[in-house]
Amino acid sequence: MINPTWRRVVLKVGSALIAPENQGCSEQFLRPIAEFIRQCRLQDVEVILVSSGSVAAGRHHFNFQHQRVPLALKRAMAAVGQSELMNFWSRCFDFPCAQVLLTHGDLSDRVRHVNIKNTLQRLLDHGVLPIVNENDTIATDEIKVGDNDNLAAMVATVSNADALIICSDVDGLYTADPNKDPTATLITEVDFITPEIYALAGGATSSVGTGGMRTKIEAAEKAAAHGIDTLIIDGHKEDSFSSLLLGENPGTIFFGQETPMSAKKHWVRHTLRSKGEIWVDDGCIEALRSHGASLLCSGIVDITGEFESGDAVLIRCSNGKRKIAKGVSRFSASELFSIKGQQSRDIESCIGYCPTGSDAVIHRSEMMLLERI
Ligand SMILES: Nc1ncnc2c1ncn2[C@@H]1O[C@H](COP(=O)(O)OP(=O)(O)O)[C@@H](O)[C@H]1O
Ligand SMILES: N[C@@H](CCC(=O)OP(=O)(O)O)C(=O)O
Repeated sequence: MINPTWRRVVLKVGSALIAPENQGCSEQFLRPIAEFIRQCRLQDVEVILVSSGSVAAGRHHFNFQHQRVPLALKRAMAAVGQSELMNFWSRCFDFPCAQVLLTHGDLSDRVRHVNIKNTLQRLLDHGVLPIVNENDTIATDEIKVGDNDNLAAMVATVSNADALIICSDVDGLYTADPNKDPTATLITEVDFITPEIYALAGGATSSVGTGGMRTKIEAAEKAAAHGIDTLIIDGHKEDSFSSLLLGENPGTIFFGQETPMSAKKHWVRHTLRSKGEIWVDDGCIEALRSHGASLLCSGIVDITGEFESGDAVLIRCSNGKRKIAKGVSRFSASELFSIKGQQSRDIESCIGYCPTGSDAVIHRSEMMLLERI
């Protein structure tokens, strides 16, 4: 394996490999991928498969010719396609496979998050191959992840994987979309994901893909913050898999950070969605940025959105233009309206109580400074 210390990998396979023609699952690309999974397991590398393609695999059962499929029909396509997908993968292996269907709602709920972690661990302990997809049949905009690159990064994080391997229809990250710019060249290694790296990415070009290169970079950023390496490879080419097994890099590798964020901070930063915003003054920004302070009510100038205690929120500067931090608010939006700009000692007289332990609106241990979200 490219990195011999990897003991657990999450392998993400895009729709273009599963059902390239929208005509059900195709063996063409899946057999070499299945063989790679077998080889990994023989080398004592545990694999979790994140398989896209339920909609693409189910589509041929519906007489619908337009390119844009209404959401209700997509859910129905996913329902039939998902069982075809599982049947297909199960037939590739002589060990058991388990279907794990998730939504963002599951990953952002603390109890379900732990259940997912424990279930994946149990499946791997018993030699079962977990096959994960978004639960497209019931997903709504509010609860879905929306693309399987980000879902795979969340699965890699929750399962403490060493690497995330994204099998796409392109070798890796190019200097521009190679389907549009023939002069684009492959970038083989990325140490840090910066705005310049994001600027290289375009959207999906295949008729079945969802996120294009941008969601792959987002996934790599999530994984890197947890110390996980991400590789993007061309899953059409058998050579990609043989190179990986020989220890070579056939695509683009994004290196995981050497000092990963704590699991709690990672969950807040990369899994929880912000339900609202807290706008703060310059003195408060200085305290957060330079002195590692918690957010106190005295620095708050405004609040937007409806959120409850325990929800994630963004902290912005007083004109709303800069994102300063993200964290978990210990007060609801309506409580914050009553205590904004006040001294901490006045909290109790304003809202009738003060949470025990700390007067912080957002405690430092549950806050991350942001350069980019
Ligand atoms: N800078 C880039 N480098 C490589 N591919 C890019 C870039 N920008 C956009 N793309 C497009 O992203 C596509 C892969 O994403 P997508 O179609 O969503 O595939 P998948 O089904 O594998 O997720 C490529 O086929 C390519 O056209
Ligand atoms: N969950 C969806 C796939 C979503 C997705 O991200 O697709 P892709 O860009 O092909 O990885 C499905 O199974 O059809």
